[in-house]
Amino acid sequence: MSTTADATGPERSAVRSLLRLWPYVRPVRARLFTAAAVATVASCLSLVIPLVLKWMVDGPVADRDVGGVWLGALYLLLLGVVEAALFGFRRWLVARPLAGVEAAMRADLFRHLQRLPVAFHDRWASGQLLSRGTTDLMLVRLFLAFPLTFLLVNGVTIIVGAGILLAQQWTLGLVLLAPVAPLVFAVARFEVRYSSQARAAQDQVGDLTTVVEESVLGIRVIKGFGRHRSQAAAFRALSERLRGTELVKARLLAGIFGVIMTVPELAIGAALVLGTIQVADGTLSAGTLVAFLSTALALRWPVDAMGFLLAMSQEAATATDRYFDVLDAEVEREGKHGPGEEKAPGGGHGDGEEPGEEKAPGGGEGHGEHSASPVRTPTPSAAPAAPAAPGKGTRPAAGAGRGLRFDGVRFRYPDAPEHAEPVLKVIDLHIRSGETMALVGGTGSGKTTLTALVPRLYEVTSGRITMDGRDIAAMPREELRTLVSMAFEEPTLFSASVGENVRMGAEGAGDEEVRRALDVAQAQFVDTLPHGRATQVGEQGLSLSGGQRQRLALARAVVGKPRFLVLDDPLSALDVHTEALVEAALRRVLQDTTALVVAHRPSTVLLADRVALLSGGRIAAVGTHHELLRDNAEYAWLMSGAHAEERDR
Ligand SMILES: Nc1ncnc2c1ncn2[C@@H]1O[C@H](COP(=O)(O)OP(=O)(O)OP(=O)(O)O)[C@@H](O)[C@H]1O
Repeated sequence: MSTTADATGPERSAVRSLLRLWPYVRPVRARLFTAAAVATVASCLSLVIPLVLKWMVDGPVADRDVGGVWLGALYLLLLGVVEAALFGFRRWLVARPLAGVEAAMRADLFRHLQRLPVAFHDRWASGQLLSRGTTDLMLVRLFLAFPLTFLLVNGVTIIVGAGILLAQQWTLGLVLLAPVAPLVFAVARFEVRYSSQARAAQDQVGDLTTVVEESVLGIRVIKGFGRHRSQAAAFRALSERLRGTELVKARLLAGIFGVIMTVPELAIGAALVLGTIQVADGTLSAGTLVAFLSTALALRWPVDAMGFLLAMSQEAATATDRYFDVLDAEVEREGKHGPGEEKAPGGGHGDGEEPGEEKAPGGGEGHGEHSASPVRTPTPSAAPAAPAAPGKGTRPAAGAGRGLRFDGVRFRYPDAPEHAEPVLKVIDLHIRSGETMALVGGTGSGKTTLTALVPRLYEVTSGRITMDGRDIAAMPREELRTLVSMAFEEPTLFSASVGENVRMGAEGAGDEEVRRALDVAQAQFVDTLPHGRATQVGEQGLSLSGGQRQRLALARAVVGKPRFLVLDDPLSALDVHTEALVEAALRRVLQDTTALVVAHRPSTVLLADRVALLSGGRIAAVGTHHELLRDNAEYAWLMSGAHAEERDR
């Protein structure tokens, strides 16, 4: 999974990247500006000290005036105390608001991640996202707290200091300022090289985080297969790579520090020699030379610090780029189809059917409600159907025109190669209102993909899906997802109590609803847990068995009594007996629910009203289990033990 965007091209500008932080900084700008002003005053105060020294040397020291020397010392002490107090005040000003900026950015990132489409999460490694929300945001906060202020403060201090130096003795001043040009050149070169290394290091931290996360989540597999050595080797290789990058960064930093510290030092040496000659010649007072050199030394820290301030700024710029890589990704859009989604030639199927429009029962759809043969291979314009199934099939005919419909649905994964066949070529299927339809197909035939289209986890490439006549692409997602509930084969539980996990399926569900949902899912085991429904289930529900987790996930799906229920083989870990109980309870409680259930086992299929066979990206046949078993060779093979054995193998 490649998630390491290269943001180090020649057009990349650290300043432009950092300017993107402005919306977050804006609310605290007053404090930041005040802090910068306070720090500038404090820093410039240090430049007054050499002037006091000059006054002392040329005045009280030369006149042997002890009282004057004490007075000078008192001035120096006062200046030092005020400088320290001002720097302390600056820190107090920025600490709290910057923690707020970091928290706001983190909250935005999390909110955005929740709204990004599943296709985005398919592409991005979780460690890369995690490192953006932690390390990168910390780097941004450090930049706002330190380099942002001190690049300004030190810049002003250096300019004021240079002015003082030139005013005191302009020839010596020019000697000191001579290194500016080579320093600027060296710093510019450093910036370019350091920024690419900083980006590489931060991306590598993301890769490392991914490995750690996968190793923790997959600890059972790693231990079970004795893969801890290879996993450790993979980790070592990545951390070696990161170490290498950090060493390159350290070398670059050492280089720039060397230049920044040595060149001004040489200039100060030259100025000292020249100044001493001038004092000896009598063209310069000793006090002026002392003041000149003290000013030059006072400017050393602001100049020396430029190296790491620029390095920190580069790291913050790459952290900002990485943050906005995610924030710029387009979130799920409401309304009709996103960009790049091809529409069906001729406007797709079911044209002319407006949202909300109901079809007459069995009317005009060619569903074959009265067809002699229930097992039919559908044409793109005619959804297959079968005679009313036993059990729930005796429901009122009104359900036949409503329910869940797939009309000419075609789907290709957004990140699939151009030439790849779409996973779903033409899906035409009508699940009548209140009906349970089992979806059967070979491994990799696209069953999970088909179910994911119903709650719009992915957008159809073309064609349309309607619920009770309403095109789901035109429905607000929030509304759609209150109508549809899902349960997956791989049940995900969150670090919360059993009750809270179930309640995630329906906001505001009461105890009674939770109890009923647990009953439907045959999750009576909850009563035997140490704290019943209040029992905390660990991360991913690791403390429960697979079947127990599946049942809680199912309870979560049914707690809100959804109009539409999509179950992606959610009972695979249950024994046949429990599965039958669950299905029977589902039928009883969810009388009005229209359900699409991915099934692999005859036991699951038998409990559905009808079965749809997915093959070659199309619905190849629809009918009852027995009808398909009799009339469709592929279905018979799929349901046979031979297929199960092959699958297991
Ligand atoms: N996120 C994805 N991006 C690209 N291709 C995918 C993605 N998820 C699945 N596929 C591909 O889509 C095809 C259908 O996968 P899907 O999971 O829908 O099959 P399935 O019928 O549910 O299989 P199974 O019965 O084994 O669960 C497979 O070829 C798979 O490789």
